[in-house]
Amino acid sequence: MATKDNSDSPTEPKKGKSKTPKKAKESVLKQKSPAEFFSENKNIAGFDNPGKSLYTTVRELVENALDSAESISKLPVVEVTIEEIGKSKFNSMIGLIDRERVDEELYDDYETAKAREKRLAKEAREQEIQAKSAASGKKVKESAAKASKGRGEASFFRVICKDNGKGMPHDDIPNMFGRGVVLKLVLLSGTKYGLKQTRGKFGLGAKMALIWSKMSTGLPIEISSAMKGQNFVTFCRLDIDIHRNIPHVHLHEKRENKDRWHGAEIQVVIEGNWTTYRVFVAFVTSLYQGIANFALSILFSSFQFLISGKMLLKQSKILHYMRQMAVITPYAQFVFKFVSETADKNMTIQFARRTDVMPPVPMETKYHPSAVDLLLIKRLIGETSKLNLLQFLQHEFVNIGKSHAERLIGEMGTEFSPKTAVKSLTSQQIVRIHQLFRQAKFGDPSGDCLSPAGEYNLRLGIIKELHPDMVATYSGSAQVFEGHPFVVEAGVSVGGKNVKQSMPARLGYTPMHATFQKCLFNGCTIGVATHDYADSNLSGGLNIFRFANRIPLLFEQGADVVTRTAVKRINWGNYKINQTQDRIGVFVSIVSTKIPFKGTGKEYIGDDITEIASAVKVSIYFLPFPFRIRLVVSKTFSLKNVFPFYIVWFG
Ligand SMILES: Nc1ncnc2c1ncn2[C@@H]1O[C@H](COP(=O)(O)OP(=O)(O)OP(=O)(O)O)[C@@H](O)[C@H]1O
Repeated sequence: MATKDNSDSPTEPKKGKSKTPKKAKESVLKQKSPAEFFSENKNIAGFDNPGKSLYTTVRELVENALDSAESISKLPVVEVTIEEIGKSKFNSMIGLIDRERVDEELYDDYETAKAREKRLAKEAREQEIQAKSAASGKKVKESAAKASKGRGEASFFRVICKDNGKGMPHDDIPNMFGRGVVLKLVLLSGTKYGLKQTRGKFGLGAKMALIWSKMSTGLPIEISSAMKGQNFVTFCRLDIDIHRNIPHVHLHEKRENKDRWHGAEIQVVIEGNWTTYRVFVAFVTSLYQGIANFALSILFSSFQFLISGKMLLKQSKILHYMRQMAVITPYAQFVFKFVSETADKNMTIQFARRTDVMPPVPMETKYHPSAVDLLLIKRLIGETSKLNLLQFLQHEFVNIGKSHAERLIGEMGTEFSPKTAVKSLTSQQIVRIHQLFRQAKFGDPSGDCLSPAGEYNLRLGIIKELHPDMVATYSGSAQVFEGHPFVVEAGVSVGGKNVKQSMPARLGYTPMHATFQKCLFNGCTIGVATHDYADSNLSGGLNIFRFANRIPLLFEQGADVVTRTAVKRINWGNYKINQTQDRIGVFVSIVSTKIPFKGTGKEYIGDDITEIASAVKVSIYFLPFPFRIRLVVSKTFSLKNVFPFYIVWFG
C-alpha cells in the first residue's frame, strides 16, 4: 500500500526545522468609511469593470435627469454626450507628459514577432469561420482574440448629461454628490427616500460615478444647476474625500443665468470601455431606403462581411439602454452624442418625443403595516409628530383607521393603551407591535401612489421604436406583495417594418433601419440616425424587454421573472405564434414602491414572489382578445391586409 507523504502537512513540522510556527498577526479593528467600502466593492453598484462602469454612469445620470424633470411635471429633454478622450489628450488634461515606450518588453501587451504571427493567423482563421457561419445562418460570436484586444490600454471618456429638471439648491450640491454612500437609513444623501415610486432609491448612483472618476482618472466632477426662476446658475467642481467620506469642493460659485435655464448638467471623466457590452447590429443606410427590406438585409449583411467586418457594427449596451428608455418614455426627448477623435466614429442619435402625455407624478405614500420591519417602526417612532400610540398607528400607516387601531392596541396586551406615549415605547413593546403587524390582516394598499407608464405610452413607445405589424397592450390593476402595491403592464408585438425574421435573425442580429446623414461608403460607420429600432437580445424568437419603475433592465435576463414567464409559462401556440421562429417582442413593465430586485446590480426581479410572477403571467396571457384572432388569421394572410377584416368583424 502506498503511503502518503505528509511532509507538507502543516501539523507535522519538517524534520530538522526547529523553528516555532509564526504567530498569526493579531487582527486590528479597523474602521472604513462608507465611500471606502464602496470603492473596494464597486461591483455592488454596477461598476464591475470599465465597460460596465461607463454604462452604469450613463444610466445613473439619465435616470436622475428623468426623475428630476418628472418631479416638476416637465416633459423631459435629456442630452447625453460621451466624448472619447485619447491618451495624449487625457495626459495633457492631467498635466502628464506623453512618453514614448523605451523598453517594449516591460509592457503587458508586448508580443514577440512569433506570437504576433500566430495571433494574426488565428484571427484570420476565426474571421473565415465567422464568415462561413454567417453565410450558413449560424450565430456569429465575437472572436476571443478580438474580445481581449485593448485590455491593456485604458480608455477615458467624458460623460455629460444635461436635463431640464428642477435643478438642485446651491448649498446642497456638494452633499448630494460628495457625501454618504452607506446604508440608506444612516448616511446616504438623496431626495428620494420617502415611500414613493422613483427610479433612484439608494442615494448611491451619482456618488459612485464620482468615486469611480476619483479612482480611475482622479479628475473632479462638474455640476451646473439652476432651479426654476433662479437668476444664477450654480457651478460646482468637486471630488470626494474617500477616507473621510466628505465632499472636497474645488469651486462652488454662482454664475449668471442669462437664459433663465433650469435643470442640471453633470460632467464626469472616467475610465471606460465603449466596445465591451456590445451586440451585433447591421445598419441600413439611407442609400438603400425604398429597397425591399428582406432583400436589403441579405445584400447588406453579406456586403458587410465582404469588407472585412469593418462595417459590421456592434451596438453598445448604452445604445440599447437609450432605445429601451425611449420605448418606455415616449414623452421624453433624448439626444445621444458620441464624440471621438476618430471622426468616423462620431454619431448623434435623436429619440424624438412622440407624445405630450406624461404619466402622473408618483405620490409619496405611507407605509403599509405588512411592509415594515423593526428598524423601520423605530425610525417612524423617532420621526413622528404624533404623541400617543393611537394617533401614531392611525397617521403613520395606510389601511389603519381609528377603530381598527383601537382593536389592534387592545390585542397588543395590557401594557398598551391608546394613550401610551409613543416615544416611550420600549424595545420589547416595539417587537410586540411588529409581531402583531405580521400576523394581523390588513386591507391592501391602493395603487394610487404609483405611476405606471400607461397603456397608451407603452403602445406608442413600442410602435415608435419597433414599427411592428401589430401590437397588443394590457395594463393590470394594482396588486400587492408584502404590503407594497405594484402594477404590471405588458405589450406583445409581432413583426416589424424592419424587423424581419429572415437573414438577420439567423445571423444573430437584426437590421436597424436607419437614416444616416453620412454615408457608409464615405467610410463613416454611423451618422445621425432617425432610426427604427431593432433589438438583438434574442431569446429564440422572443425579444424580451423588461422595465422596472420605468427603467430598462438589460443584464441578468435569464433569471428574471419576465423571461421565465415568457419562455416557460406562456403557450405561444395558443396565439398561433411560433416561439422559435416568429419575431415577437414581449414588453413587461413593473412599477412599485419597492421593486424586489435580486442581486446587487438592480438588474433583475426574481421569480420567487408569487404575486408578481402570477401578475406577469396574467398580463401577457390576457392581452386583448382580438389579438389572438388577428394572429390566427395572420397565418394565411399578411397581418396588415387582415386588419380591415378585423375591424369589420369586431366593429
Ligand atoms: N440631475 C439631477 N437633478 C436634480 N437633482 C439631482 C440630479 N442628480 C442627482 N440629484 C440629486 O442628488 C441626489 C443623489 O443622487 P444619486 O444618484 O447619488 O442617488 P439617487 O438618485 O437618490 O438614488 P440611486 O442611487 O438609486 O440612483 C438625488 O437624490 C437628487 O436629489
